[in-house]
Amino acid sequence: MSRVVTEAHLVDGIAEALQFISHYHPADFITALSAAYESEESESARHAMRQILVNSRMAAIGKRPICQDTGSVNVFIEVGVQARTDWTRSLQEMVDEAARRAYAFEANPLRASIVADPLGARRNTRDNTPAMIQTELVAGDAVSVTVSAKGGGSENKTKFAVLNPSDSVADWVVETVSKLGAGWCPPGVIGLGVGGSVDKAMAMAKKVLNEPLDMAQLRARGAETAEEKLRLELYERINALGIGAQGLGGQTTVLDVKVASFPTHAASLPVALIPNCAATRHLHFTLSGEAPVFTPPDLSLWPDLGLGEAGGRRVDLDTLDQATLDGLEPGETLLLSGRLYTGRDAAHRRMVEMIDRGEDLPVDLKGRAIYYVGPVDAVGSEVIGPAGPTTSTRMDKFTPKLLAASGLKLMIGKAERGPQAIEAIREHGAAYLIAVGGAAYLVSKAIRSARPVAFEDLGMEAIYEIEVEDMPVTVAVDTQGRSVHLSGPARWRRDVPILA
Ligand SMILES: O=C(O)C[C@H](O)C(=O)O
Repeated sequence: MSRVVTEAHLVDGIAEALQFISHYHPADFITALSAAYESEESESARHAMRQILVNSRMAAIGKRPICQDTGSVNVFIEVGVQARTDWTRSLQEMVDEAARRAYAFEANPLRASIVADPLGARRNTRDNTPAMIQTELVAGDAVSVTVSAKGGGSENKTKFAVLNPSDSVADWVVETVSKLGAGWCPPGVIGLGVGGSVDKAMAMAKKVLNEPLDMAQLRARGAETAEEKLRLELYERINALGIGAQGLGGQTTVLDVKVASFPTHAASLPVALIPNCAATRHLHFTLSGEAPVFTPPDLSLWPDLGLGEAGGRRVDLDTLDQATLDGLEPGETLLLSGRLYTGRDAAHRRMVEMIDRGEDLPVDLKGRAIYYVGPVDAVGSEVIGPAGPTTSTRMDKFTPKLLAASGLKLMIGKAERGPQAIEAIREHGAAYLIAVGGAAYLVSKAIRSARPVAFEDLGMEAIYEIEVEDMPVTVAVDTQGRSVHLSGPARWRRDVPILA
């Protein structure tokens, strides 16, 4: 007779797994990323991958989050129909208890990113609940659990289509990825759910992202199924797009493409596409009567790349003038020192509402820089927790008004800017810089002081005044409106290889 799977096994296991994945990348991800780093020829992409690898190693040693976006909690539970459980609460209640406990863990608090009332006030629930759960009843007497922390930037780039049965899935995916931009923080993984119904396709795409990365082995042995053939074709074709790490142009955009399929209606070909970012985090365990045990990876897994020092021209944010701004070259690496402000989605919305009402902004942005970030809370002697950039594209619609009304001169974030924002940057002689998405712990080490100065009710979205020293960034849009996210990928795009 099988042994009892208790509530404590489930709740403790999920809570521990959430803590574990906040600071340990999956080993297969590091192996694949290290190989991509070794073979990358684009200098900017190599530099970005180096920072991601150094950050990952630092996070593993410091047991602090890889990325400031510690994700929404996604849990996939398969309950064996013969499993013996003593559960009395709903799965949602048990998983939420685990999430609450993991995200409030004193030694490594994680960022609460979930907002309630998505159509209304969007109030942060402050404990990162509720979790997203997929459940299945399967044969057997065990309970299988996969825990994943999914970043918002990559989730935002999800796409779905119902193709005609005669259409090419590969063509649709390549076309779609070519237009995704870099907000999903490549290099990462693309998950595809093909067939089923519309909801089934999306659920498959989400779940398949948790499968081990085995593209190197698949390329070596060759495809045996239609799904594997599609994976190989997409791996080659997506990487030939030249998007590269952080969209800077390079040879590796995806480390793997995972495909799940299911029978579908004769009239339909549903396809769901979900990217996973450079902060891919998930862990699987099985419960059959004992608490799960998680073994930390050995540090020899990571290439020893030192501290990933960036080098670059030093820029003093406290004496920023137009001549310095006009001298910035797209692609140039800078080390920023001085005072700047943080502000992301909710703070931008409020600031623009204040401008519309003719009110003064709560901070004086004239001649200053704003960093699009929502940091993790500090712990121990830290000044701030991991604090990497968020996707700037979401701030585009606020940018023209903010630049015009405040005299703001520099914006720091990640990924490309759209035409509207680039035009405003050019018009106001401003510039846009990027930090490496997914290198949050590393970036936080350049922050010397931090204090909230406005909108504290917004939690991690409050405005902070921070002081940085040698914060590494790259010029992404200069005062003339030239963008590295256009020039980089154009340079590294290759002809699509012909596959056998
Ligand atoms: O919320 C964040 O900090 C980042 C977000 O995941 C993003 O990539 O835009």
